[in-house]
Parts: sequence; structure tokens; C-alpha cells
Amino acid sequence: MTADATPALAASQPDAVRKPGRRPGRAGPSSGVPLVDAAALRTGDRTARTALGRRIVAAFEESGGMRVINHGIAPTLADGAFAAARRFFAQPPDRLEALGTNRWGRGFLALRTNRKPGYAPDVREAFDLGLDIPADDPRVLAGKPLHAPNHWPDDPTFRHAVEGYFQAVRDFGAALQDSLALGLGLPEDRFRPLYRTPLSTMRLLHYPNPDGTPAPGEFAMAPHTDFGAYTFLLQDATGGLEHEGADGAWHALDPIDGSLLVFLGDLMAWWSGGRFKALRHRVVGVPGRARVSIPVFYNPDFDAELAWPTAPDGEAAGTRASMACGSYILAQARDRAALLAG
Ligand SMILES: O=C(O)CCC(=O)C(=O)O
Ligand SMILES: [Fe+2]
Repeated sequence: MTADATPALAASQPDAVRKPGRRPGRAGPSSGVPLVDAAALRTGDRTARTALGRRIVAAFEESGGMRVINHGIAPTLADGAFAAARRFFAQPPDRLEALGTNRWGRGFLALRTNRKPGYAPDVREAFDLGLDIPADDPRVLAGKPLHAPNHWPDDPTFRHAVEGYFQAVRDFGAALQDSLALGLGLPEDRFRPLYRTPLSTMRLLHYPNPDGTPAPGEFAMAPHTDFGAYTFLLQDATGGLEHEGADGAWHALDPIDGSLLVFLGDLMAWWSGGRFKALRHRVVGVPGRARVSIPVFYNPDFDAELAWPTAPDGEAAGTRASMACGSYILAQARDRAALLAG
């Protein structure tokens, strides 16, 4: 079994490893992850954008996540990304294997090649990509971590669909930072210098889940929080995604047509000095039903120095020493690798 070969920043932080191999139970109804209408991100005046920002701050403080409607990502782009993912995973195994991860961890990952410490390998396959930096770029040549070329299939339609959606989600991420700044009582452009080339990866996920899988003790994706700042996730209508509520119980995050899930990862919890929560989640298989989901992991620039800004009224006072975004993420990846090896 190979260790986690995915790009480090897309990988996930182990949870407390409390219940290794525990059988997925039945989740209760969704609770605590609010539905937020983000139309004001694009059309609102400053007052409306500030009100939205406050709503987002409250969601991040209370649950570390939200379900966003009117996010501005064109449905045709989302549909195109889903169609590309379905076509991709329908290819014969030898074609998929030929698209296996390149030396930078970008490409196809087979079932059960990725696991979280304390759990059996996840029963999912994936196609991982990130910002596409050519192999002859000086940063790649110099071995700068997390700077890499993608491993594209020889299919321009696939690439076009995937890149179009990836860009639209990054545009949403940028707009979200402006709104968050307003919600924190900061100038609207306060976070912009930290997101000039946002360190982002994207993952097409397929949970084939025929009858009999996952086996007892296996998860489609084991419980975890994500490493980075934000996860922006689209899921199909299958269901199976759950989050851990403040009550410690698992609650279904049932698909809502056209909505985008936003999860905060460990980086935001750390950067905000614990003000914001990271949302712990997992995927349980729905027997006999395949599932496709598409997370985008959105982060500040690799070299961005992260010190939580202080608002004029002191509301968002910094509590932590600063650290470069890339260093934080690499440290997380190292911790996880050590846990897997140990
Ligand atoms: O498939 C999903 O809905 C969740 C994916 C996920 O949690 C991850 O890739 O970190
Ligand atoms: Fe995740």
C-alpha cells in the first residue's frame, strides 16, 4: 500500500484517531452548517456585502462551514466538470493506470491508495490536479514544493471542462475573501495581497461503491479535517457526505441542487487563532450507488505570510505568530506522513 501520494495541500489532516475502523452509523439530519445566499458577492452594494460578510464570519465561527447558493459559478461549468469526471472514470483500467500520478503527485490515484491514520484506505479513486506550472518553470526546476505540472489525459475537451470550472471556483474564492474582510470590519481589499496566485488544487473523486463495498471497517472517505484554508465542494445527488456537529454526532450533508459546500480546514482554524473552526467530515458509502464529487482546495499564496489581521475596533486581533502558508501546509503533510509511518 502506498502512502498518501496526493499533492500535500490537497491531503487531509488526520482526525483524533478516536475510533479506528468504526462502522459508519446512520447520520442524523443536517445540523449546524447554515445555508448562505451569496448573491451580494456580485450584485450587492457595500452594505449588502458587509451583511453577507458578517453572516459568513458567524458561520465560520459556529460550524466552520456553510452551504452556499447563488455563488455565481455557472451551472454549465459545474455540469461540464461532472460530465468530464464521469467520462474520465469510465475509462478502462489500463487507460487510467497510464494516467497515474506523475512525480509531483498529479494524476490518477486508484482505489484504496490513500488512507488517513488509524483507518483502512479510502474506497475512492481520484484525479488530482493543481495550478498547472510547466516542468521547465524555474520554480519547478528548483524543486519548489507544491509547484508542479498536471498530468493531463490527451483529451482537450476534458482539460477545457476541468480548467474552466477550476478557474470559476477560484474566482468565487477571491470574492469570498473580500466579503470576509468586510465581515471582520477590515478594508475590503485586506486579504487580496495574500491571494495573488492562490495555492489551489482540485480533485475529481469517484466512489464506485458496488454492492459489498465499502467492507466493514472501511469508509468511502474516513473522518478528517482538511489541511488547508478552504474546501469548495460540489457533490452529485447520491449522498453519503457527513459532518461532525458540535454535539459530536455525524449529520448528513444532503445534496442541495446547485449549492456549493464550503468547509474550513486546519489552516483557517490556526490562522484565526481558533476563532474559526475546521469542519470535520467523512463520506459513507451508499450501497450499490456510485458517487462523484469535486473538491477544490483554495489557499493563500505559497509565500504569503499569515498573521491574522487586527481590525480597527480590535475585534479580529491577531493572536498568533505569522507563518508562510506553504510552510504551514508542508508541516501538516509531514505530521501526517509521520503518523502513517508510525
Ligand atoms: O467526496 C466528498 O464529498 C468529500 C471529499 C473530501 O473530504 C476530501 O477530498 O478531502
Ligand atoms: Fe475533506
